[in-house]
Amino acid sequence: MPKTASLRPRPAAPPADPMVSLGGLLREWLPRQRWFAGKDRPVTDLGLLSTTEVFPGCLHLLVQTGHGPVPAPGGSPPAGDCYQLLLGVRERPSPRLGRALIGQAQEGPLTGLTVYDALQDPRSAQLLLERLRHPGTAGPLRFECDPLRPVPAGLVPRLLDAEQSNTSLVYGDEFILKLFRRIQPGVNPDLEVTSALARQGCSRVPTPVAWFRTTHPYGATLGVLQPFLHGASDGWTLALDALSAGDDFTAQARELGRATADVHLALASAFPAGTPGENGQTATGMAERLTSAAHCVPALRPFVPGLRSAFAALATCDAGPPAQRIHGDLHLGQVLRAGRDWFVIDFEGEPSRPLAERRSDHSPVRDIAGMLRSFDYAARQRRPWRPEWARRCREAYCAGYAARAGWDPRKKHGLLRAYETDRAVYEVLYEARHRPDWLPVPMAAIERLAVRGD
Ligand SMILES: Nc1ncnc2c1ncn2[C@@H]1O[C@H](COP(=O)(O)OP(=O)(O)O)[C@@H](O)[C@H]1O
Ligand SMILES: O=P(O)(O)O[C@H]1O[C@H](CO)[C@@H](O[C@H]2O[C@H](CO)[C@@H](O)[C@H](O)[C@H]2O)[C@H](O)[C@H]1O
Repeated sequence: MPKTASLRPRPAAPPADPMVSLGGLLREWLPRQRWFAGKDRPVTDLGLLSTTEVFPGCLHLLVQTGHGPVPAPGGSPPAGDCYQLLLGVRERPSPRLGRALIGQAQEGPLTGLTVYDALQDPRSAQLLLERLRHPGTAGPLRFECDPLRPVPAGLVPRLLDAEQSNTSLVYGDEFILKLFRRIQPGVNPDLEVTSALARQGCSRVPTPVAWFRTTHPYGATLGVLQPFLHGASDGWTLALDALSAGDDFTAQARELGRATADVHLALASAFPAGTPGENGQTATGMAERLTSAAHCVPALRPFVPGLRSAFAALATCDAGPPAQRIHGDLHLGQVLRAGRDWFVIDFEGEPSRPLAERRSDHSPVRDIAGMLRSFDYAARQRRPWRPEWARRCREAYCAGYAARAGWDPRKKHGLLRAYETDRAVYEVLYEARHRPDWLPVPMAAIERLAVRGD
């Protein structure tokens, strides 16, 4: 059992803001985390939105990075990014903390205490599951669960070692807990959508069994526990394996097209249709995103006129399939193959978009375009580049989709081109911020879409 420190105010010390202790440590630590989105901007400001002792020695924090004042209770959310952290605090440093170590507080109420990332500590991960197994509260935190799907006690945790926008813990290879790192007010679609799909009886999506949220300073989903698909492989790994072995991937791509259509059909039933999509308005939004992406990534600038023509053409396309709730960030890493079935995960949408936008209706073509781009990404991981492999996967995926959905994405060329272009622009921005070495992958697509238009 680690030696943890009680975080309740010590009798001799007046209660004080823990950020006095943590600010300096977090300013160093946050930008090094994979899930930290503000890597292109120095952390100039750190504010504490809420702090809760979830169990002795473990602090749950919502911290605000960037500029602007911390809002008053009940006030509207501030500008900038809000992150969820679970920090362990103990009196003595231990070499076993290893990568989890954040540092030793030099001032403020935690002076002298060792601070670490509690999610990397198995004991804290176990206690967190204990909290989730039963409904309850801790300060503003609300723990909820599905009484029909009980979670057993004592499952052994392990931190998932994946390239992630969030942080996930696997418990006994039976459940997986995703803790959202970047928090926005409102229900997270990864909980909202998966719960709604479960109610529809859609078997393509793991059903949430427990979750937790905060009520202060605003309502927001913080984490979701779902069944872990044991032995599953993600589509990205399978596609790269197929490419390395020189194997055909069209049968899997066709099945994936069917799975995408199943999920779209279930989403259309689960959520009442909103206002019909309007291509002109969508095209304007895409053009605006291009302008701001080109502002951030100079390499995009020479291609702007060519890319704009895809959006201009969208405005004159026929309406296409009606807008509905969609996945929002569909790619090969978001699909898992277990046995002979494809499952779809991670309904959060593109992490950098505002939550309201991610929860609104969009054309299902957006998801299709996301997956088509992913075949291109995979084909570009191997030298020589395998454009034929990607082309055959695209065909098969669209054919599978058409067989289930009743309309063929290949017959919506103008829509597909515009959505693929918009996705490639997003990817350029994503790679520039998170993985600059990968930038040439979406840039190759940008060049193709801007110059050749296909
Ligand atoms: N239900 C699940 N069963 C098995 N593995 C899962 C499950 N959900 C997620 N994973 C694994 O966790 C990884 C990250 O999950 P994801 O929801 O995409 O997180 P993020 O939003 O942080 O990228 C996935 O790529 C997959 O390998
Ligand atoms: O973290 P998320 O899975 O929510 O999605 C983000 O990260 C993805 C990369 O991990 C990124 O996907 C891009 O790279 C993939 C290969 O690693 C490729 O299959 C996708 O087609 C490509 O978009 C995704 O865009 C981003 O939102």
